[in-house]
Amino acid sequence: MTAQILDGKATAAAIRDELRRRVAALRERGVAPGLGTVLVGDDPGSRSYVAGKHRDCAAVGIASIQRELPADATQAEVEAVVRELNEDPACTGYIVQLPLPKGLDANRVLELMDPAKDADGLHPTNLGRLVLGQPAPLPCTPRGIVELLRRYDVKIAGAEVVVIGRGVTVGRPLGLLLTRRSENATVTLCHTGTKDLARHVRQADIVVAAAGVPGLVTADMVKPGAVVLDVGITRTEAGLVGDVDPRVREVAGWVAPMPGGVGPMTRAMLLTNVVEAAEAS
Ligand SMILES: Nc1nc(=O)c2c([nH]1)NC[C@@H]1CN(c3ccc(C(=O)N[C@@H](CCC(=O)O)C(=O)O)cc3)C=[N+]21
Repeated sequence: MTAQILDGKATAAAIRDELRRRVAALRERGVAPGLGTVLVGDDPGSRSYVAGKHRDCAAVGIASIQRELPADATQAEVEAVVRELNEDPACTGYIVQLPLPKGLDANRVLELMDPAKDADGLHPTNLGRLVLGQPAPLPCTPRGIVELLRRYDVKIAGAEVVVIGRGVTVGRPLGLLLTRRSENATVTLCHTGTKDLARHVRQADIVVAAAGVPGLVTADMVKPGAVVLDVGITRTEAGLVGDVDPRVREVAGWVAPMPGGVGPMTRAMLLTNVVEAAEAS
């Protein structure tokens, strides 16, 4: 038996169709959602992600506002762009593409954003609201993971979930999201200091690999029938490589592949955050 696929690409396309209708309804009310992006430097990966976000916006009728700064931009220059987007009424939500080039303080930049325009859910106020269980835009990748599981009717309540990685964009907020009363999962957050990763993964009904270590999760570690989501992306000469070894498909019940799994869902949730913020305005 080989695992069934959690098709993030198809699911994201369905979500974009729903959003297209909601954006049309907003326009009827005279509300025009606009997504801003701030790209600093010329990392090819970051550039292609940002280009993808603008393509998605065009597909659902959200206006795009692109700001680009050179890799040697100063902290003050980046902050000036953030202040400008905070004030711009055409920009209803925006993101600062991470990571920022060395020497720039991303936390200070995030803190300067208007939390109401934080399309990524990464502003400290919004992460604080997530901790407190208050309404806030949710971080896109964790939200995309929960949405993908829901749309495939994968049972989250009561599940033993192992999250590998404690980063601020994925692992850390995903643990918070999945342990909310509405999700009711039991979460083990593993990281580079975890003594015996395999022992934890073997117990898991759902495994989320977000460590950025190619092939970290191998077939022998996975409980037969478990749900495995690959969130890792490493660029190699051979192309993009995920955190999940391909042979995991021979034991897992469901797999979210990379590419075509969580990545497209992340982008769909960014659009969703922008549309929801505009609907609330
Ligand atoms: N402020 C900020 N917000 C982010 O959401 C953010 C960020 N910074 N920095 C970088 C990471 C990475 N990320 C991805 C989004 C989509 C795909 C995606 O769509 N991947 C496709 C193809 C992979 C590819 O071609 O690169 C797939 O998995 O099928 C991947 C990665 C968002 N990030």
